[in-house]
Formats: sequence, structure tokens, C-alpha cells
Amino acid sequence: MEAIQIQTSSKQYEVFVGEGVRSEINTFLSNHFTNLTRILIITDETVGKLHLDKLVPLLSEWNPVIFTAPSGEKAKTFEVFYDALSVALESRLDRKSVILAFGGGAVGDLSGFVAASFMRGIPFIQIPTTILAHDSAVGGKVAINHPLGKNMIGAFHQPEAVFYDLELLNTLSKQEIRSGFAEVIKHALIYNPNFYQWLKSDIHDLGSLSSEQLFESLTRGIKIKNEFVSKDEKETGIRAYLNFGHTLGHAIESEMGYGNFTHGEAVMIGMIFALKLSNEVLGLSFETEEFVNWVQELGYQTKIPVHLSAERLLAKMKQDKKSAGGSVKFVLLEQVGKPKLQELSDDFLLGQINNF
Ligand SMILES: NC(=O)c1ccc[n+]([C@@H]2O[C@H](COP(=O)([O-])OP(=O)(O)OC[C@H]3O[C@@H](n4cnc5c(N)ncnc54)[C@H](O)[C@@H]3O)[C@@H](O)[C@H]2O)c1
Ligand SMILES: O=C(O)C(=O)C[C@@H](O)[C@H](O)[C@H](O)COP(=O)(O)O
Ligand SMILES: [Zn+2]
Repeated sequence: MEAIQIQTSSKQYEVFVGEGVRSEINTFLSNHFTNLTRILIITDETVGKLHLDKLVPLLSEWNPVIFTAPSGEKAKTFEVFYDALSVALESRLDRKSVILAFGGGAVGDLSGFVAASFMRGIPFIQIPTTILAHDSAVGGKVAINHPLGKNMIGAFHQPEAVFYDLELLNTLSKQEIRSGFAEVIKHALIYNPNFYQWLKSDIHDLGSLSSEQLFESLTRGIKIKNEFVSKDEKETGIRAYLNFGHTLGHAIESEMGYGNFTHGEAVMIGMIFALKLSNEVLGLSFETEEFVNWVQELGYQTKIPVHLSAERLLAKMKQDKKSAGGSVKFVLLEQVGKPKLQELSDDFLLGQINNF
């Protein structure tokens, strides 16, 4: 087990990573919440069926209330957000209550936003169950989607702790492993060339990751995330670098219809696009073809789905949270490990999308 310290300006907390760490949650609750009144576990249908029986018995003394959201992006809607708040009110949660987010990034984002808005904010704990959630469970970005854009309605609300029990990842599908691993590759590309080289030389089959490879990838990713959120919790500067691949990635997710394309797989296409732009605009010397061959070997799609329109993708990118005054800002790389925020014109971007 490793405990990684996350230090933001509003809160310091730990991410406990390892097989079986869920067994520590009860003690953590007893030690950190005197007068704890109620626990609400928010999960989704898939995780609920697969894993709730491994969590609830550990918390029996609290008799937790359970809210089950639909699986995947369907959890991040206004309707589900409203339903979760209704359950919190009906179950008489109060400011001495705690919400447990038990699932992947969608459940984490939903639960965190419920916690941020219920009675203007109550504590929550992340119990992530996907590879992707090494990213989403850390750093306090919580949100739901709007048809006009991804994660458009949300808050910054840090968890009290993260219990990342790697035993629970064994049931992930190949596609969800791939989706999550894209954020690991992102963390390497924006921060650490050695980590990137290690991934590229060591990882050739995401279906047969060893527990050492998985542990190393997730803990290094979490530490890199901490490097950015510890210096810029509310994204006024360098935190935006964590958005590498997301400007186009989010536009693809939104244009495909939320949930029809996984987050990580869309971000991978966005990263390839941003790497090509980096070569062209910033003179990065990066073997994009070699990278594309590697990620294809890992099973990623590397092209924008053909039926999506460049104009509509551009319109979505203009609404990205990094945009100001309607101009699109992209995270590009000057070198691997050296990101830069770059404004790009609409015409240039349209041309690049059409030639991608
Ligand atoms: N807040 C952040 O900083 C941040 C960072 C990255 C991504 N995100 C968000 O996270 C979401 C994507 O995360 P995700 O891929 O973890 O999402 P997810 O919660 O949708 O999980 C993906 C799928 O895997 C299933 N699943 C979860 N755990 C499982 C397990 N252990 N075994 C089998 N199936 C399991 C889920 O039911 C779902 O169908 C997106 O909405 C994205 O925008 C947020
Ligand atoms: O934590 C961050 O900051 C990130 O950008 C991490 C991203 O992987 C994540 O997908 C995030 O939710 C995107 O944020 P958004 O502000 O572009 O919605
Ligand atoms: Zn992401």
C-alpha cells in the first residue's frame, strides 16, 4: 500500500493505493468524523452489482443509504444529479454526513458535485474503481455534462481522502482499461519523458498488465497530477496542462453523444491531434507515426470518427473552458514534459482537422 499526499491550497489529503485498501475506510471515518450522522454511497448499476457487497459490510455500523446511478456518462445528467440530491434530502443527510463515491470517473464527478452543492457543501470520499479514476478521483474537479458541452456545470470540491483499491479493477473491460490508460499516457507526455519512454518500451498489451506495471503507472500518474493541482488548484494557470488532448477529445465525446465514445479513447485522438499541431506550430520533434503505431498496437482508434463535421467540432472547441472571447486555446508540447498553452485560429484548426 502507498499513501500519496495531495496538497492543494484548500485541502491536504491522502490517496491510499493498493490491494484491499477499502478495509481502512471504516477506521478513517471513525477517526476523522466525530458525530458522523449518515453515509450516502453513490455508485452505478455496474459497480453496484459487481462490488457493493465488498464495501457495504465494512460499513454496517453506519447503515449507509445507497443511491445507484445509471452506468457511464448517463450518471452525469441534471436528472440524475437531482435524483441523488432528493435521496440525500429524503434520507436526512446533514452537514455532519459524508458521501462516498464508489465507481469510476462518472460516479466520482457526479458524487463530488452532489457533495459540493448539498447544503452548500458536505464532505465526500472517493473510492475509485477504474484505471481512469487515478486522474478523476484526485484534484477536486467535479461536474455534470450539458448537451452544449462536457463538464460545463460543476465545482472544485476536494475529497477528504481517496481509497484506491486495486482489487476492484480486475473486472474492468478491455475498453475501460484502454480508456483509463490514455490518461496515464497523458500524464507521462505532459510531465516526464522518462516515464513516457518506460511506458512505450514496457507496455504492449493492456489486457495483460502486470500488477507491478499497473501500480507503477497509477502511482506515477497520481503524483504527476498532484504536481499540477498543488500549484494551481482552480486552474488559473498550469493546471490547464492536464487538459492535454481534451479540447478535441471533449468535442468528440459531445458530438458522438455522451457515453458513445469513452473519455480516454476520445482524449487519445485529441492527444495525437495535439502532438501533430505541436510539431507544426512549436517545432516539437516528435515521432508521431511511431506513437500512433504504438497506441494502435494497444487498441486505440487514432482518427476522428468520419461522420463528425469539422465545423461542429470547432464550434464545440470554442466553448471549451480554456477559451476566452471565443478563441480556442490548445495545450501543445514544446518538448515531451514541457507543455504550453497556445491560441490557434479557427481557419488553421479547420484545415488541420480536415487534413487529420
Ligand atoms: N474530475 C476529473 O478530474 C476527471 C478526470 C478525468 C476524467 N473525468 C471524467 O471521468 C469520466 C470517465 O471516467 P471512467 O471511465 O472511470 O468513467 P465511468 O464511471 O463511466 O466508468 C466507465 C464504465 O466502467 C464501469 N465500471 C466502473 N468500474 C468498474 C469495475 N471495477 N469493473 C467493471 N466495470 C466498471 C462503469 O459502470 C462504466 O460503465 C468522464 O465523465 C470524464 O469526463 C473527470
Ligand atoms: O484535473 C484536471 O484539471 C483535468 O483537466 C483532468 C482531465 O483529465 C479531466 O478530464 C477533467 O475533467 C477535464 O476538465 P475540464 O475542466 O476540461 O472539464
Ligand atoms: Zn480527462
